[in-house]
Amino acid sequence: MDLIVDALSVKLGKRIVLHDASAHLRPGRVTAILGPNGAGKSTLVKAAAALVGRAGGCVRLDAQDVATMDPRVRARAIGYLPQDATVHWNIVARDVVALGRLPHLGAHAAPSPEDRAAVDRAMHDTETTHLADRPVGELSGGERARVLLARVFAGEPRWLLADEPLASLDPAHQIDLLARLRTYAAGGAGVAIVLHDLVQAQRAADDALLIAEGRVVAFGPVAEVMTADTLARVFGVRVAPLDDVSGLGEGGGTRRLLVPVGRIDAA
Ligand SMILES: Nc1ncnc2c1ncn2[C@@H]1O[C@H](COP(=O)(O)OP(=O)(O)OP(=O)(O)O)[C@@H](O)[C@H]1O
Repeated sequence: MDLIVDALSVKLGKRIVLHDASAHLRPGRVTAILGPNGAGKSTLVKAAAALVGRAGGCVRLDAQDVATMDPRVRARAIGYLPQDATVHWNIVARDVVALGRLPHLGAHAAPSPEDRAAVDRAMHDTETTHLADRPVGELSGGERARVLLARVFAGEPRWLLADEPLASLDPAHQIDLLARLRTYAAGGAGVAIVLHDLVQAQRAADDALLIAEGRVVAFGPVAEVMTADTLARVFGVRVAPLDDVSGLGEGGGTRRLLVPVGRIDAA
């Protein structure tokens, strides 16, 4: 199931904040959505989850416009993790994760063993099992972020859209999550994540979608899109090469990453 952003424009307040954006995202791959603050990344992801209206164009899952899909069908197809990790009810973590199964339940139906197993799996995969009985209001920011991630994983969506999922995670959990997202994509789902960390994006993503000032400036395989010139143009940063010898490169070899080391105008 491809996720197709087709000439999408979005107006928020009085301003068009996304102009004529197009990209054809494929399942089985991790796409990093990158760009400076205010570029329109969250807006694009929200439009893909049908959470904001649009001024033109559309987002489709194969041939189906996400805006006109049955909401339950859409919720099974698209899992969305917002940037803001607020939970408004002080319920225990396991109940938050179980909310991810709602699109799979029949009206008034109790969770099935399959639903419970999906919740268990999601909590195991996000290392939140030990938090199951804790009220979410008592959790640390990073713990709560992992519980909210577990909620999205529990829904087993065909497309997982996450807005800055690394933001409050410690380095070990960032690495775990990126590995988990890669595994999720390898299982046939689509994964699109908004990231600010250019190095993690190069490590974890297959494709990069670069947005600046509300426009798509580049989209394609990471190595082709995330060049020193493009990063300089889009982010205004100088980069230095770093050889990643962890064996995660093509064929288990070394991979050259570009690390931001300074601002262009401060050279
Ligand atoms: N509700 C709103 N009303 C008006 N303008 C908005 C609204 N929400 C966002 N914007 C504006 O739309 C633009 C794009 O915002 P968006 O949140 O998509 O950016 P972003 O690329 O995700 O940024 P960041 O990296 O800072 O999270 C920004 O200029 C922002 O100020």
